[in-house]
Amino acid sequence: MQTRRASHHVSAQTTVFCTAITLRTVVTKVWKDVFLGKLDIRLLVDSPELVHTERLKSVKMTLKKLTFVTGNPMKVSEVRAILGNANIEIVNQDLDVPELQGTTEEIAKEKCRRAAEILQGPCITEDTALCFEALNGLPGPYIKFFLKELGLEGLNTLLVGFPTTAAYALCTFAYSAGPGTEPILFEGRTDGKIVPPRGVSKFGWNPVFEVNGTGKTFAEMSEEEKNAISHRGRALEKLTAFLRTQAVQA
Ligand SMILES: O=c1nc[nH]c2c1ncn2[C@H]1C[C@H](O)[C@@H](COP(=O)(O)OP(=O)(O)OP(=O)(O)O)O1
Ligand SMILES: [Mg+2]
Repeated sequence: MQTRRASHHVSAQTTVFCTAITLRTVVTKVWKDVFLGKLDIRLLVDSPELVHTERLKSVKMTLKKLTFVTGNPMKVSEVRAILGNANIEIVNQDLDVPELQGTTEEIAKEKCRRAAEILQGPCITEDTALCFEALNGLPGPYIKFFLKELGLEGLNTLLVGFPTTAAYALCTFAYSAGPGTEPILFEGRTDGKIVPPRGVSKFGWNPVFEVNGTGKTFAEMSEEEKNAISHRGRALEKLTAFLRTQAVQA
């Protein structure tokens, strides 16, 4: 009787001990993933039950690869730099997707819809507009053609005689879950003004856009400085927040 009670006691102790060890192993694994950048810590806060290994696997798979359809390598390199180790791998597909005329929203949605149809799978696309307040938002999504035809100086000349050179950069990411689904938009905006070109001209209209409160054009900033306050950085914050909610539901 005594022996039985003792063994009962030992087995209860063993169970507690084993449970503690299992719990410690799981917790250690989760923190290791967080430190290695394989797992976003915010996922744990959003959904504590994610500690389950299978859920972790599915989250990692959902977030892993995203096809970014763009013909602009500068966009790809900025997006990769901004996402850093957010556990999203950007795969670039340089497809020539037609951009229809319309508002930034209409252009962004239609481009993404068509890209998803061509790819027959999920993807993101991005449209960048540069909007002049004096011109009620123009050139807006047509900035690419204005820049090409008028050059950096010409963008300044365009505003001669107008009372303000105020402008804003608007970035619109579109996400499609696949062909036949309605793309979802994520916008980011940075305010500034159009100035004569300053800084190293590596990317589009960077040298003529001075960001409010910084005294610098985008072309005078380091990549990190630009990405921290840029239209693209702000739009990507919203896109990544959305992708996290998608992953939790997956
Ligand atoms: O952060 C930027 N800083 C300076 N210039 C920028 C930026 N982001 C886009 N840009 C330029 C590229 C293009 O001249 C126009 C946007 O046109 P947009 O149609 O969105 O880009 P795109 O045709 O080069 O690439 P895509 O294949 O993704 O449509 O503004
Ligand atoms: Mg384009």
